[in-house]
Amino acid sequence: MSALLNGSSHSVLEVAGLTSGYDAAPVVRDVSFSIDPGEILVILGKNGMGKSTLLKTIMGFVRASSGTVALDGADITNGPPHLIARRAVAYTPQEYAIFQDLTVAENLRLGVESDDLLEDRMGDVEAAFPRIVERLRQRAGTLSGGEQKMLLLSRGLIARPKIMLIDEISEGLQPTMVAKMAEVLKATKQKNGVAVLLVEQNLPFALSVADRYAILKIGEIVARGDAAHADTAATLEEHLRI
Ligand SMILES: Nc1ncnc2c1ncn2[C@@H]1O[C@H](COP(=O)(O)OP(=O)(O)OP(=O)(O)O)[C@@H](O)[C@H]1O
Repeated sequence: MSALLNGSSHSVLEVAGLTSGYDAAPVVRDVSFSIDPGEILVILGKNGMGKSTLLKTIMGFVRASSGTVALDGADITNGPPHLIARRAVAYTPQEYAIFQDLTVAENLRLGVESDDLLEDRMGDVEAAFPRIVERLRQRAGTLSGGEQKMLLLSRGLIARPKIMLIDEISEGLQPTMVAKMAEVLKATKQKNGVAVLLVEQNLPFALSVADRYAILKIGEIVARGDAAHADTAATLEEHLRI
C-alpha cells in the first residue's frame, strides 16, 4: 500500500539527527533516515559500528541524547519501550529473545493482546512458517536455532506491525533458512505494506530483500543508496572490507 493510497504523506519512521550511547562517548552519531510504508531499509556495517544500538535507541532501550524518532509523524523519542511496541513497532533483537521454558504458543501469545487474537492470527504464522504451527506445544528451548529465529520473527508478524526492526536475523542460519527469511520479509512487505528496518552483515541476503541501504561506520551513516543500483555492490565492498 503506498503512502498516497492510505491517505498519509509521511513516512512510517523518521529518524533525525539521532545521537545516543552508553557512557560519555556517543555510539550512534547524528543519524538521519526515513522509511515509507512497504519499504525495506537495511543498515549495514562491521561489528561494533553501532547498528544494534541504533535499533535499541529507536525502541527506547538506549537513551537518545539528541535528535528525534517519529512514528507516523508522532514523536516517540525516548518513549518507554512497551508503549513504542504498542504503537505497532515490532522489535526482533539479535539475541535469541524467546522464553526458553515457555511453549512455542506461549511465546507467540506475548506478541498479541489476547488469546482470541492469537487464535485469529495463527494463519499469519501458518502462512510464513508452518513448522512453527506444528510445534505449538513444544518447549521453545528445545527448538533448533533456526526454528527459534522463525519463532522470533513469527512473534513480530502476529503483532501486525506497521514497522519491524530486525537485528541480524540471518546470523548463524543455513542458506535455505536465510532464503526462507527473505521470502517471508518480501511477502510481508508486499501483502501488508509493512516497513522493515533491517540490520545485517550478510550482504547477499540484505541486498536480496532491501529497497535501500545505509552504511554505518563508527556510529555515522557514511553512504546510502538504492539496493538495486548498479554501483551498489562496489560501494558496499569498499566500505565493508575488513
Ligand atoms: N550495554 C552496553 N554498554 C556499554 N557499551 C556497549 C553496550 N552495548 C554495546 N556497547 C558498545 O557500543 C558499540 C556499538 O555496539 P553495537 O552492538 O551497537 O554494534 P553493532 O554494529 O550492532 O555490532 P555487532 O554486529 O557486533 O552486534 C560497541 O563499541 C559496543 O562495545
